[in-house]
Amino acid sequence: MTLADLPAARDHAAAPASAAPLDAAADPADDLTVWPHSTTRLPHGDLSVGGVALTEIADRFGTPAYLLDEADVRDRCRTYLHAFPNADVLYAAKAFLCRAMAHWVAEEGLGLDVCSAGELELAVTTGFPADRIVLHGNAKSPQDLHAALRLGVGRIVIDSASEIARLASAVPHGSRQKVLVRVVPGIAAGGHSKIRTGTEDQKFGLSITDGSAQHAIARILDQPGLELVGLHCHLGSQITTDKPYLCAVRRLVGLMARIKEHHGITLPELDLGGGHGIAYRPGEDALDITTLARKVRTELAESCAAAGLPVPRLVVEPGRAIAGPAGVALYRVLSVKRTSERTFVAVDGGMSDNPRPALYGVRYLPRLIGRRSTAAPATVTVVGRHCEAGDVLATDIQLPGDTHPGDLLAVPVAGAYHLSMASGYNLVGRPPVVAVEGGHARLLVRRESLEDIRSRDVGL
Ligand SMILES: Cc1ncc(COP(=O)(O)O)c(C=O)c1O
Ligand SMILES: N[C@@H](CCCC[NH3+])C(=O)O
Repeated sequence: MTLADLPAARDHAAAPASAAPLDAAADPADDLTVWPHSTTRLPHGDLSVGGVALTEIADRFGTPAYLLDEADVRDRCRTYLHAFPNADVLYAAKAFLCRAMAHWVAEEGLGLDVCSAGELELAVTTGFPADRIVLHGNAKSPQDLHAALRLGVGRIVIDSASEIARLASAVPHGSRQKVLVRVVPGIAAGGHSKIRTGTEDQKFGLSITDGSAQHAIARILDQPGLELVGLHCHLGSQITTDKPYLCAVRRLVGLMARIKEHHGITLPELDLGGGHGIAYRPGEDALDITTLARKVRTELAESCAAAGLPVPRLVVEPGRAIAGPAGVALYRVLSVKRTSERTFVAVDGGMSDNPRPALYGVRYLPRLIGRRSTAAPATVTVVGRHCEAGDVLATDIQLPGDTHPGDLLAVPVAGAYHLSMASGYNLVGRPPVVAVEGGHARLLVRRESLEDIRSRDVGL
């Protein structure tokens, strides 16, 4: 039975229960493997994350809302540090940043990858040590570069030829800024064509193949204000096999060997970027961090030995794999509409807080929270509230057939690239972020209010 079999109603507020109970074991949405580690089932179809019931969070903070399991974030930071000893692990702030996140990551001993003066400002004013911060960006603004130099970031990653002179002239006379060069290794990897950045035909980095990387390196070495300390590459995002990383190690070590040959210098750092893939639904592939780390270390040692180079310090920059699985999005159902083609369950958020399904066709698995339904599962499409037909959060998923306005839906794996990519579309206001930990919930980022929206407008 599907919702289309239920009595016709455009916004169906009644909850017609069907005879067949929802079989928890057969329902993929009832599988908690992609939820934060602390997630447990509560009576009446509720879930607890960080010791707090999701229904309680919805009641206290309203919907839509995002929650982050602090212990889960910290655990994932520790997993990285353990898997990559003697390496620098930088959390990629673009996945999600707020003051608390910066604080947790700093406390756990990670560094930070930022790509704007805004991310940098937020981190440093939270007390993040600037020397553990790396600035990225294919088109860094003068403001970005000046903020980085003023605050004393540890590394700036040069991404283009034109950046060399701009940066060199901004470095105060008599001082030196440590830099890396972002190279394009010519490797295709990543979960979607829009997030592959290791191939030749894209906007990031300097190609090894056409010689632009080597040319840039020679120019950097001529700048007294710049100290070249290593090479960087970022292959792309949502990569679920380790082979591309091993290939990148070989290519970058090959370039390091040529740099030594031509310039007589040995670069001490090799930054492999991030991109470590995670599962958004039970059963999906994810990159195993411990295996990746072991294989990368072995490959690095062997490639360096073959090239006659000392092993450089390894750097990795995971974003999604730290923040993603620790986050949950909560939505309230506002309407249910049935057509001959499909049933639309519309919620109070959408593409303004999660553009990922529209951008990359990502398949989320929302779950009904707060009541245990005895209705048979129905195939539905969960859509947002925006003025756009492509505003879809989950296509053809199973929800109880009696899902109705007022119900709560929870979406796991919502911690990365949701709020950091949130927009002001339709001026609905960005949702709040709530931390859960040890049975307590606390507000980290407040909901964008009507007053916030009104007060940005300063002229007629
Ligand atoms: C330079 C750089 N480092 C790290 C990351 C983090 O990627 P992910 O969140 O996929 O680990 C990105 C984004 O893809 C990036 O552009
Ligand atoms: N924003 C993308 C990934 C790109 C990450 C930044 N280079 C996502 O949501 O998956």
